[in-house]
Amino acid sequence: MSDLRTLRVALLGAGSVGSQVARILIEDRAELAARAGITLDLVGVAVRSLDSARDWDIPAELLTTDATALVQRADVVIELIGGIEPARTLILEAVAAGADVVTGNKALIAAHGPELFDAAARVGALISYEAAVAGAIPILRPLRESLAGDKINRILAIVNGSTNFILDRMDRFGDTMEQAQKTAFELGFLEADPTLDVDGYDAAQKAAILARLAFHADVPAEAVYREGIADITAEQIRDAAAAGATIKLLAIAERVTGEHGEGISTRVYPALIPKEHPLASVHGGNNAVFVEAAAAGPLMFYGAGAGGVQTASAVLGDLVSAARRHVAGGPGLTEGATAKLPLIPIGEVSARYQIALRVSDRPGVLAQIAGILAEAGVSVETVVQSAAEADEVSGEHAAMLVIGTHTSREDAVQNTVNALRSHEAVRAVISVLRFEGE
Ligand SMILES: NC(=O)C1=CN([C@@H]2O[C@H](COP(=O)(O)OP(=O)(O)OC[C@H]3O[C@@H](n4cnc5c(N)ncnc54)[C@H](O)[C@@H]3O)[C@@H](O)[C@H]2O)C=CC1
Ligand SMILES: N[C@@H](CC=O)C(=O)O
Ligand code: NA
Repeated sequence: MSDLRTLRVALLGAGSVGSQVARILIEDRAELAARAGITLDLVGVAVRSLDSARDWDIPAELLTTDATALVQRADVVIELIGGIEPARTLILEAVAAGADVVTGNKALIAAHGPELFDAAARVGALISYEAAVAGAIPILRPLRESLAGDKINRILAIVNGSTNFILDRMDRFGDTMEQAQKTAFELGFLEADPTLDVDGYDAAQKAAILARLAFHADVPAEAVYREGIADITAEQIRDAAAAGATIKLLAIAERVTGEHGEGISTRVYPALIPKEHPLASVHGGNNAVFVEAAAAGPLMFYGAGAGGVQTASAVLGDLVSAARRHVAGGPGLTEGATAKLPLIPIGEVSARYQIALRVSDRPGVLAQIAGILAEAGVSVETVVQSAAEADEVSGEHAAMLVIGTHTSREDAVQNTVNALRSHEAVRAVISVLRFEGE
C-alpha cells in the first residue's frame, strides 16, 4: 500500500484513450493532486509492444509488457485494453490485490459486470466505468448518484457515434448508406469490425449498462432486443421526413407494463424521432442520453461519445473520485441489483409504426391491406400512396404505400407484417419502423 500522500496508478493499454490518459496524468500532475487531495503517481503502463508508435510519447521507463506484475503494485488500475480477455482476468487480479479499477470497457461490463462487481464488493474495492457509455458525457454518475432519489421511467439514447454519423450524412447530405459508411470508416468513427456499430451490438451493450443503473436490476446485453441500421435507405429517410421525423439508432431502456405487471424493456433499433425532439438535433458523431425521470422530468446529456482525449476525461474523473475515496477512506460503492424487475419481451411493447410496402397497383388492394391490419388489431392512422416502378417480371403497375399506425403492440404488428408478406398483392415489405420520443 502507498503512503497517504501518493496513490500508485497503473495503466493497462496505451491506445487512443490510454495514451491520452497517460499524457494528462503526467502533464497535469500538480493540478490533479490538488483536486484529488493526493498525488496520482503513474507507476507503469502495460503495452503489447514496447516499440509501437503512440499518439503521445510515454516515457520509456514507464512501459512494461507484463500487465500481471504491474497490477500487483498499484492502488488504482486503469484498464484501457478493451475486449473480454485478458481485461477480465487483470481486473479480477487487481481487485483481489485490493486495488480500485477504472475502465472504459463496455463489452466487459455488459458481459461480466455482476462477476466483477461481486468480486469488488467482497473486498470493498471500487469499479468505475463512466467512459464505457457515451464516452466523455457524464451519464453513469448522474444515474447512480444525482438521480438516486428519483424514479427513472425511460432512457432514449444515441450512444453509438458512428451510426449517428452515417444516418446524419444520409439525412442532411443525401449520402447513400455505402457512401456514408465509407466516410465514417475513413474518419475513424467505425470500429475495426464495423458490424459491432452497424448491427447495433455496441449500442446494445451500452443499453444494458444504462438499464442496470437506471432500474437497479440485472440486465444482460443478450437480453437487449437489437436491430441495426444496415438496411436503412434514402427512401426511408424521405418517408421519415414526410412524417415529420428523422431516423436515429436508439438505445432504449424503459419501465413498461407487460402482461404480468411492471418490468423493463431494453431495445436497440433505428427509430423515427419527431423533428422537434431534442434527440433529432444530435448531428454527426455526437451522442446524447435523454432521461425521463418522475420528479426531475426530461433531462438531456449531450456531447462527445468517443475520441481518445474526450474519453480520457471520463476516465480521469473516475480516477480522481477513486483517489478521493482513498483519502477519505470507506468501502467502494456497491453495484447491487436491488430491484427484481422482469425483462419484458419486445412483443409486449407498444409504439406507433410506419410500415412501407410495395404493392400491385390495382383496384381493391388498399382495402385488402387495411382489412389485414384491422384483423390483427392494428389501427391505421395515415396512408400515403405514390407510384412505384412497374414490376420487372410481369410489367404490372406498382404503388408504394406508407402506412402510419395508431399505437399498437409489437406482436400484433409482426403478425400483420407476416400476413402482408404472404399476400399476393404485396410485392415487398420495404420497412417497419417504430416512432419513439412522442
Ligand atoms: N476510443 C474511444 O473513443 C472509446 C473507447 N472506449 C473504450 O476504451 C477502451 C480502449 O479503447 P481505445 O483506446 O480506443 O482502444 P485501442 O485499440 O486504441 O487501444 C487498446 C490498446 O491496448 C493494447 N493492448 C491489447 N492487449 C494488451 C495487453 N494484453 N497488454 C497491454 N496492452 C494491450 C493494444 O495494443 C492497444 O494499444 C476500450 O474498452 C473501448 O471500448 C470507450 C469509449 C470511447
Ligand atoms: N464505435 C463506438 C465508439 C465508442 O464507444 C461509436 O461509434 O460510438
Ligand atoms: Na460517459
